[in-house]
Amino acid sequence: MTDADADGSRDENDPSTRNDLEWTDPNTFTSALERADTREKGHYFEDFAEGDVIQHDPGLRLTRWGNELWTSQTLNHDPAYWRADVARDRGFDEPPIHPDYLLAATLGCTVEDLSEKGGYFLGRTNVRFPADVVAPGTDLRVESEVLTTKGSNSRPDYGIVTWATRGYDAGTGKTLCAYERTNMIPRRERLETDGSGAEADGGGRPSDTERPASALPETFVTPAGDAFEDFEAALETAENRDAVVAYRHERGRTMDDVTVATLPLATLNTAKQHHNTDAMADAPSGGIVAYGDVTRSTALGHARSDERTHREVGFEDERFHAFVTPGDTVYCFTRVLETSRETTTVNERAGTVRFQHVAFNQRDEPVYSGIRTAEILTRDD
Ligand SMILES: C/C(=C\C(=O)O)C(=O)SCCNC(=O)CCNC(=O)[C@H](O)C(C)(C)COP(=O)(O)OP(=O)(O)OC[C@H]1O[C@@H](n2cnc3c(N)ncnc32)[C@H](O)[C@@H]1OP(=O)(O)O
Repeated sequence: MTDADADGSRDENDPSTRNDLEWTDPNTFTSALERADTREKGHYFEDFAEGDVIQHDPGLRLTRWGNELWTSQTLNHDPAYWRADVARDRGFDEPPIHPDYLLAATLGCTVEDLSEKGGYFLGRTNVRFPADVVAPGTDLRVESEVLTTKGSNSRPDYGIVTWATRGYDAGTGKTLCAYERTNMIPRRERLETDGSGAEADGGGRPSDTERPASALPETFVTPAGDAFEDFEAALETAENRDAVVAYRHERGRTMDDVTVATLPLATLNTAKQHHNTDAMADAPSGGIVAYGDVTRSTALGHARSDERTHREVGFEDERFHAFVTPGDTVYCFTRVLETSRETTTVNERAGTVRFQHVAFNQRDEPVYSGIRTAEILTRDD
C-alpha cells in the first residue's frame, strides 16, 4: 500500500491501480492478452491416478425439456417417451427419461473434470441402466473412478485413461446409469520415447496388416417386420447358410448447429470440440465435431424406427471410429446377433435381441459401432 492510498486517494503512478489504460485499444489489448496467463480448464493425463474418485459438481436435472429436445433431434420418436397414454401402456407412470439422454447427460457433466482438456473419446463399454424407469425432474449426481492409465504408443503427447462412471438419483442414491469410458487425454509434458512405445501397454490390438480381411457372407437377410418374432425368424432363415441378418435403415440426419453444439451443451458437456470453432480450427478435425453420444443416439434412433423397442438393457464395446462434422449425415446399419425369449423386465410381451449397430456417414465410412442388447415387443402385444 502506498502513502497516497492510506488516506484513500489513488496513486496515479501505481500501475496496479492506474485506470487510464485504453483496454479496448487494439494494440494495447493484444499486448495485454500476450502478457496475461490463461486460467485453464480441465485436467491433463498426469492428473489422473488409478483409484482416484471424482465427484462431478455440475450434476444435472433430467428435465422433460431436455428429454424432448434430445429425443426429437435424434429421431428417437418412440411415443412412450412423448405421450402419457402410450407410456402407461408400456408400464410407465408418465413418459420417462430416455436412456440415450440419461447416458449423454451422465457423460456430459463429467467432461469438465475428465476430458475438457481435449483428446479423443475412444470408446465405452458395460453400459447399464439399473433403474428401470427414470422420471423427469430427477436430479442427477455423477461420480467417476479412474480404473486405468497408460501411455499411448501411437501418440506420445497423449495418455489413455479409463474411468468407471455412475449416475445416481441425487435424492434416493439409486444408480440410474453406469459405464466404463476410455479417452485419449493430452499430457502436460510430452513423453520422450525411444520410439519403442515401452512406456505404453504394448498388448494393444492387432495392426491393420495383422487383421484378417473380412469375408462377407453371400446372403443378407432382412427381418420381415419390426416385432421380436421377426428378428427370431430372420435368424432361423440365416442359420446353417452362408448368410447373416443385416440391413440398412433408410433415415439419415444431417448434423447441424442444434445437434453438434446445442445438444451437448444441454447436457453440460463443456468439451470445446462441440462448440468452439475458433479453438478447433487447428485440430485434426479442422473444426467442431459432433458429440459421440449424439452420433450414436441418432443412429440408434434410425434403428429403433424399424423395431418395436420395449427397453434398453445395455451396450458393449462402443467405439467412435471417425469424426462427424457439421454437414455430415449419420446413417445406420444393423446386424442381428441373437435372440432370446428371456427378458430382464419380466415382460411376457417382449423378447431380448442382441444387435450390432454401425453408424456411418454419407461417404459410407463407419463413425461408430457398438453391441446393443434391447427388449423388443412381440407382435401380439
Ligand atoms: C464426449 C467427447 C469428448 C470427450 O470425451 O470429452 C466426444 O464426443 S468427442 C467426439 C467423438 N469421438 C471422436 O470423434 C473420435 C473419432 N475417432 C477418431 O478420430 C480415431 O478413431 C482416433 C483418432 C481416436 C484414433 O484413431 P487411430 O489412431 O487410427 O486408432 P487406433 O490406432 O485404433 O487407436 C489409437 C490408440 O487408442 C487405443 N484405443 C482405441 N480404442 C480403444 C478403446 N475402446 N479402449 C482402449 N483403448 C483404445 C488403441 O489401442 C491405440 O493405442 P496406442 O496409441 O497405444 O496404440
